[in-house]
Amino acid sequence: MKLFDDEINKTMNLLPKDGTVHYFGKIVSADAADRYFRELLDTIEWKNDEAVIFGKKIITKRKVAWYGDSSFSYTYSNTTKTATPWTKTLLELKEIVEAGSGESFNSCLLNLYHTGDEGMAWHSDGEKDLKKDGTIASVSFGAERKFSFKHKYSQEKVDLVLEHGSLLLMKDTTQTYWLHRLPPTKKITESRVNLTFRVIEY
Ligand SMILES: O=C(O)CCC(=O)C(=O)O
Ligand SMILES: [Fe+2]
Repeated sequence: MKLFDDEINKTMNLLPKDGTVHYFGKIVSADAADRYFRELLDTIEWKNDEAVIFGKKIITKRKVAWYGDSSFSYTYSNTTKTATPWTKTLLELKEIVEAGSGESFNSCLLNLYHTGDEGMAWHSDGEKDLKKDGTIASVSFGAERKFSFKHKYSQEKVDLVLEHGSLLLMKDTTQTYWLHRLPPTKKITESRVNLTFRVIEY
């Protein structure tokens, strides 16, 4: 799409090296963002996440859901999950994100953070089922939260704020060289939903 091609050129790379991150800011109107946020809270099959950390099974406070093209399974945090077929709302968002990024996605991981107490620790999304150096498109609704990148070797840091109804793209070698996290914060009491559209190879 021409409009978005111009847009991506105007959006500079936030990383100084070894990867590409574009932050588009708000990509839908405030009304649409409010509607999507409500629809996602109401219609997604939210479940507490199970992860295996140092061989121990833990249950996170944060809720997750995993949607995709067909009911393929995907390994994430050492547990295997099965994707639920797309909902109407998710398909609408997938179309918007595909137009914005010029890429297509076959799955989406959703996270629900009830308050600022919930976050996500430093990690990169390089699990074996993910397409290597595939773009990840991250859409946020609800509370604005800080999001940080840290280079795996030089420790350089880049911070930004993910706004209600915004789009962030993580491209090419970003997952190989950079970690990212959603830091917990006492300052935020409102909930936030994040969607990461991904390409799974199966
Ligand atoms: O909530 C976010 O903004 C990030 C989520 C994330 O990094 C992930 O799901 O891998
Ligand atoms: Fe991630």
